[in-house]
Amino acid sequence: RLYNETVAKAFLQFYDRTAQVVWNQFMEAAWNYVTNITKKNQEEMLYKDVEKSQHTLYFGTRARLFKVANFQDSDVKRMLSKLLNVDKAALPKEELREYNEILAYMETTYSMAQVCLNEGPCLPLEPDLEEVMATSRDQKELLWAWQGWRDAVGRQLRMTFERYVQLSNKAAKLNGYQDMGALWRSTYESDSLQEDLEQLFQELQPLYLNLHAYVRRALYRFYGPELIDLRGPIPAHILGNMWAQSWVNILDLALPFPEKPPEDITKIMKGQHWKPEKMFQEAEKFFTSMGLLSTPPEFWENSMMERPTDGREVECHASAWDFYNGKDFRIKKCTEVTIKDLLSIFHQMGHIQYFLQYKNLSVIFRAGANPAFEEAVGSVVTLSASSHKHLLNRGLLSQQHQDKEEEVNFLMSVALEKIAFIPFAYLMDLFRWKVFDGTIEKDVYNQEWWNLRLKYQGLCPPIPRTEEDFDPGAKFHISASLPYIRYFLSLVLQFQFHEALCKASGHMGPLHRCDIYNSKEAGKLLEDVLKLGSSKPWPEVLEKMTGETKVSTKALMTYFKPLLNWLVTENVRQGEILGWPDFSCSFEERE
Ligand SMILES: CC(=O)N[C@@H](CC(=O)O)C(=O)NC[C@H](CC1(C(=O)N[C@@H](Cc2ccc(O)cc2)C(=O)O)CCCC1)C(=O)O
Ligand SMILES: [Zn+2]
Repeated sequence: RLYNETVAKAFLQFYDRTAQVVWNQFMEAAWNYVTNITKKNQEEMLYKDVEKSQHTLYFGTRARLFKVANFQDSDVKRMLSKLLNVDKAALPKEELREYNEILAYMETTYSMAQVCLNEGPCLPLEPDLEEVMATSRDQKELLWAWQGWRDAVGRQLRMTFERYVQLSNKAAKLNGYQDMGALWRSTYESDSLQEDLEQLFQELQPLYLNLHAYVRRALYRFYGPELIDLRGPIPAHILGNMWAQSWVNILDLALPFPEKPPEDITKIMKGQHWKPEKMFQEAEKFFTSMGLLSTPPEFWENSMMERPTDGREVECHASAWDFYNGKDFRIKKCTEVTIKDLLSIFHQMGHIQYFLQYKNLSVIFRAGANPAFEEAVGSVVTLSASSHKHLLNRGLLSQQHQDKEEEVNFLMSVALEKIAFIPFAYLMDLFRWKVFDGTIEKDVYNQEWWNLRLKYQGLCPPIPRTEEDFDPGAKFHISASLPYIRYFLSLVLQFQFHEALCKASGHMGPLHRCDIYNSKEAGKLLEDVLKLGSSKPWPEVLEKMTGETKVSTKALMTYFKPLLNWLVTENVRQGEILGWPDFSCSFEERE
């Protein structure tokens, strides 16, 4: 029967009303689980997940009955087309239960894992193992934490991950996709996505290769030739981060002008007796200063801002939650009083602001224009919040003036966070797409992971790896089945947004000195974009914000231009080799 447009609108309203209830109940159950990991709470979450899937399937199959071709209303057409993808709900009941149990098992294994000292305490990832990776300069201690974490998590997930891949691909095929990678990529509504991403990556290579060569030299100076080959890859455990995805924690070893070290903001925060709640208030204040929305009382009542001290097992990995009832929004974070956590809270508050801005749309459109937009909102605000001008204005820095050399030091700190991240963010889903499409077979998961880590990041494992290991599983998003290419795209987008918002705020001068705090013009531009949610194709939304319809690395290159100039000069002076022609990972001298 040919259902007409009027029926379709009623159908979509019925969907919306029921979805808000069903999704809200699921989010509550999921929240109860991740903030109190017990068998009972897991059962309750799995039960609500089944209900959500039944609801999705009911409407997904019926959405197919509408002949949208001759419909007039573009919103109706867009909403119906989004309902067609039912994701894992397409699986037969038994396999859906197995799949949900696998997802819960992987995420819980990651969240509960600890590494035990020979005699004495066991250390969780946050904050203890991350603290070791960030602050230790003893490569044997770093190796202990690095290997211990991968033994405790990656090794446990290896077999389960193989079954996860099978069921993921089965669900994708039942939705008409080749494999789960194709389903994940479809959220970007672009048939040239992979080529476009490769193009962006190539444009950013000169910046990354110069940073890699410079940091390798800095590590060579500290750890010596027995650890570092100046023509080779860098061992992955000495970069200040468990996954070598951000190198900002070794800034002290890589400071361009060490005689002009930046002020220690964490120390200043502690000296001023900052508490987690004040950090959340500070982040919210940034958004309200731009005329954007403030958080409702529920946010302050229901969020989990610190690791509980009542013995509850929780998932510490920070996240922002929309409860799809237009009122309840929360952040879950095991907050420590550090500048790193303050900036991470800005990022989470960006997700909350997006939730608030699109809360009156149909639940079908309550998402970012694409997932990278969601990630870029919080990160673009962080670019202003971490600027010297902003931190000075907020009393977190005391030194009024920043000279040329201090500016290079500042840009280096941002590059160690953002530029180092580029190849990692790119390869995370390159790996999973190849696993899903079968290019990477299960008996070579780990060696293929390290082939990508070598090819794109110029890293080596510090010790030999085998197929008993499953190092990708030691990263949250892989254990939690969270796509990652959004962060790669967000890296480029956030600078494009930053340039547009700085221009709207009337900023003159270098991009890295811009702070959009208090700018109502920038706030208005951001609001007009965020309240669209995913109701329009993202190129249209991008054009509204920046005047461009294509993602461009121009703004990012402009921001880092002064640093790239300095890096190239420095690397030429040192006679550095860009890249890693000695591509073998040597281990002998590490005993
Ligand atoms: C219910 C739910 O899941 N909600 C989603 C949001 C949504 O989908 O609505 C969500 O909260 N996801 C969690 C995730 C947390 C963080 C993260 O995992 N970051 C990446 C990449 C990165 C690295 C450096 C950086 O500066 C910014 C990002 C990593 O740490 O590897 C932790 C640190 C910051 C962001 C997030 O907020 O993106
Ligand atoms: Zn995010």
